[in-house]
Amino acid sequence: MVASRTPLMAGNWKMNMNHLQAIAFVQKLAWTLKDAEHDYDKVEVAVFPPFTDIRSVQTLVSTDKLKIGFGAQDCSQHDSGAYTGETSAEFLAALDTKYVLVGHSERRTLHNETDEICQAKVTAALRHGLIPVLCVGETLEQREASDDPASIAVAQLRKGLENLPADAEIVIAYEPVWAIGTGKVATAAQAQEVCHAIRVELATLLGDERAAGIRILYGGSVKPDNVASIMREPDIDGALVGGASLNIDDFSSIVRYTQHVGV
Ligand SMILES: O=C(CO)COP(=O)(O)O
Repeated sequence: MVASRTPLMAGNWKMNMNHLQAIAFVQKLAWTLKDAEHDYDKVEVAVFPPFTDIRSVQTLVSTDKLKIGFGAQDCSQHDSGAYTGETSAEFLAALDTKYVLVGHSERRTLHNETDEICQAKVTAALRHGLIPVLCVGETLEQREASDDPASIAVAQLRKGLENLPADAEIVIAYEPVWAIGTGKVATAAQAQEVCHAIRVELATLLGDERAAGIRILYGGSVKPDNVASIMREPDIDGALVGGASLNIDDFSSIVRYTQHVGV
């Protein structure tokens, strides 16, 4: 049985757009995709705004019955307590948040988030019904020093998914650090090589059937002119888009990648 993995195009806004700008952006994105007669059942769309925008995005999506999903860029490994500045997955779930990024490289490097912390955050997200998007990927130094660049992402995956509940819904995002924000997108072959290694490891950890149903996204300088070639690869089920997701025309073109020839 060929698993059906609905492609997911996700926009990680990082620290951009306040709640008013978020409302205007999501409204315009929805209108743009409606005008293009986008079929959300064929390609799912989600935005990942800053925490301060989530309530406003939730209210807009709910009021206007938009099919655009939304997620958070991080969550605490704790549910509540003396953790200044952290955000509980429980509180995000109370805002109808569907996804949460875990272990984005900017959190791993800028906030010293270890694989163990990522695993605890995956657990916290699942505890409150969120779908964790576990981000993995190698640095340029690791790629150049290794004869198996995929091994770094696979090791992060294995540690991040320790003690995963049998029925957990997860998404994996392969984001080579050297491609994030650099304009140096991985080639489709490079992305497929690592995403296939991730698929194989998922099968080892969770069994073939579950692995076949888990979506693996690619992230790192995804743009309208390179998304189609990436999406042609068999083990890539979508994109986690940074900079280009802040531009309506670029992100809607990425979402509508199937309009490009040959996909
Ligand atoms: O970090 C990313 C998405 O999470 C990728 O960012 P860019 O698309 O700007 O390279």
